[in-house]
Amino acid sequence: MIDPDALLARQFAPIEHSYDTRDVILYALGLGLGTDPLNPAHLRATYERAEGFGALPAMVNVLAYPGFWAMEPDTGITWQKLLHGEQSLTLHAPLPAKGTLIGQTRITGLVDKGEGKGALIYSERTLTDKATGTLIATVAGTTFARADGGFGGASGPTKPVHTLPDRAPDCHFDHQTPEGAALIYRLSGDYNPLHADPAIATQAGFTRPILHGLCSLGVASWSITQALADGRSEALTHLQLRFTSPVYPGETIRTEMWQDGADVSFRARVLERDVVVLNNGLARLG
Ligand SMILES: CCCCCCC[C@@H](O)CC(=O)SCCNC(=O)CCNC(=O)[C@H](O)C(C)(C)COP(=O)(O)OP(=O)(O)OC[C@H]1O[C@@H](n2cnc3c(N)ncnc32)[C@H](O)[C@@H]1OP(=O)(O)O
Repeated sequence: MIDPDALLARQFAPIEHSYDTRDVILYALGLGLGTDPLNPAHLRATYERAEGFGALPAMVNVLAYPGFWAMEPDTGITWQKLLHGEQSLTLHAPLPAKGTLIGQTRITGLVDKGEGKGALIYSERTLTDKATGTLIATVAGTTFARADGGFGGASGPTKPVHTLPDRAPDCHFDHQTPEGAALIYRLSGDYNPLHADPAIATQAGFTRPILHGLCSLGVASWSITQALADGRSEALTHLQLRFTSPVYPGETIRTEMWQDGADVSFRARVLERDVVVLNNGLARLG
């Protein structure tokens, strides 16, 4: 059972994370970039000598990340039943292609949806460049703890979600994820067994391991900059979304977009099952 006071007060030691070109490429490979090695857009993210090579902004999700801390028994969290519910990232400065970042994580809120309905755990992480002290990014997430409702906490406030425009999407971009995407993506630092272990996936109620939500987010981020920023992935300065349904590795993610100036509303569906997997998306291009 969650102890709300203890969880809200949980201390996370600052994490120092040094990364380089190899990590940047591994992250991109985890999104399924590099499966089309003659495509310059894939090379831009996976080959350090390609023109325009750099870290994809959504990589902030895996940098100076505290790991799957929910598995630690003192959290009271039923980690097998966790799903990623929402995520946002804001780039305050460009993400360097290599460097050392300091990550500081904190729990920012808890919502009790009630017994049998689950709980929401809100967290936030700041990423600061160790060498310059520059704040690079703020990353925030909502974890949907499906088995942990009913701990006696408040049922709100919840974060407002972005409403998509009431018109057909202006454009879309398709990207097929590789069957082994989750096994590669996890090497960037998200080792939740749900994405690799068939037995754990079954316990969680799935037929097989599902893709990391943050991998799908990375695909959508890249797709938006492919469709609307001439492939300049570094144009992305903000992104927020809700994860509405799981993605299985190997599925094709279609990102549907509406552009209003620098703001891009978006959602994504899996073509093979015609299910919306990411919704209420808002991205900003600089
Ligand atoms: C703590 C350590 C950090 C760990 C982070 C996670 C680590 C990762 O490795 C884990 C992952 O990557 S999991 C993969 C990515 N995520 C997913 O696949 C989840 C997809 N979403 C779902 O399955 C459902 O939306 C589901 C199940 C989330 C909700 O579906 P339903 O229960 O059917 O919800 P619904 O009846 O539609 O709504 C009930 C109330 O919940 C709110 N809500 C719905 N979806 C939400 C979401 N995605 N995030 C936050 N809130 C959400 C609704 O608004 C509704 O609220 P209210 O009761 O106030 O009306």
